[in-house]
Amino acid sequence: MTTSTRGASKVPAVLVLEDGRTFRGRAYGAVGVTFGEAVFSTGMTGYQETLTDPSYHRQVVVMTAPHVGNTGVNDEDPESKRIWVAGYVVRDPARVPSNWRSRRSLDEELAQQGVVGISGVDTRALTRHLRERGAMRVGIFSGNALPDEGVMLAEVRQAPEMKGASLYEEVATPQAYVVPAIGEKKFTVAAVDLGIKGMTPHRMAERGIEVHVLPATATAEDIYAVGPDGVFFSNGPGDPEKADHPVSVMREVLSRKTPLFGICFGNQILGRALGFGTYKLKYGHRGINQPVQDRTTGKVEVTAHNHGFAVDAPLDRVSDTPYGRAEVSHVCLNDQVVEGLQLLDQPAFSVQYHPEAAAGPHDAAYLFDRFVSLMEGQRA
Ligand SMILES: NC(=O)CC[C@H](N)C(=O)O
Repeated sequence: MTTSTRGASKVPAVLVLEDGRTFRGRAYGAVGVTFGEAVFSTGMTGYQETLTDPSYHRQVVVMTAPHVGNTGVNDEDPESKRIWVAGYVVRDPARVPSNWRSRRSLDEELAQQGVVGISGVDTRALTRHLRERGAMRVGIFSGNALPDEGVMLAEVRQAPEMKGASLYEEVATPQAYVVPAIGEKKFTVAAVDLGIKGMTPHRMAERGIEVHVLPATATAEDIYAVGPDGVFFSNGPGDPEKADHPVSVMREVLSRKTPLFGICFGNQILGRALGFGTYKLKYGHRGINQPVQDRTTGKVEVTAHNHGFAVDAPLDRVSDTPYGRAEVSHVCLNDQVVEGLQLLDQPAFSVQYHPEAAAGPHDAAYLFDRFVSLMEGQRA
């Protein structure tokens, strides 16, 4: 069988894992060198949302979907103003992108934003390797004159690790801004930006919420200055153990019993605020078809995930915390990892996954309605 190589780069590239395994391919996107944590995403669709999710900062994302870039790049789907992944690994890039919204090819977009990628990699073998050995540091090197493997490996081993990395301030907005409510304004929410995805304030705005997005450095004073009915803590990159400032701000919010909602990094921050630990998963959850059970209703939902860390809270009992009783509200059915927390004595909850669903199924949209109910309850 012959395959067309139209559009495919001829520039050689090599991916070097920190344990010494290498994969050879061709340059995809920008030509150069990049380092990060190698992780895999199992989403078959939604590559633009993945690339622009700030939680992927410093991660080199391997797509398990074998054919990437089919629908090109449009101006509507990005979740932030730029691509955040540190590198991109695909098996077979689209030769002819085709979609009515497409403005340019993914290869062009990556190159234009200076994102180094590699194509022609056996992404199934690479994913199996990461699944067995765990997420690890990686480098992608492309160009016509590549260094020796030993030199590349030494550079990969000098790159910073994800464990212990404090990254949320690098991605968060430096300035506060407001996302207006769509239709009648019913509530005001202060949303602490730790790497927020654009769809999250949008999902709130659709429910009549005016969202004041605040920088990660916001204090409790800044939060209460907007007169919030509720407070939200966003998703974000890096190790939650290094997020001391948001943890202490959240504790102030909890002590004032303001309705509180957190997503992903926000769930880990709530875990820490309550006194639970967090830990690094072997290879994490990234994709858009992860089964999660809501333990309150027993219902199972199919959900979007992007997390490499998790909260260490007991599944079999209610815990006493400085803010009253807390329990694990959601659990991942693949591996029993904690996927949500809720307080029983005050209006606060969070989930480890992505109800904003960009990309992903909409099963978990009810969580935004739960947040609205908590704010309604507080007013009544
Ligand atoms: N999407 C997120 O908020 C990710 C949270 C955290 N950085 C993790 O990897 O677990």
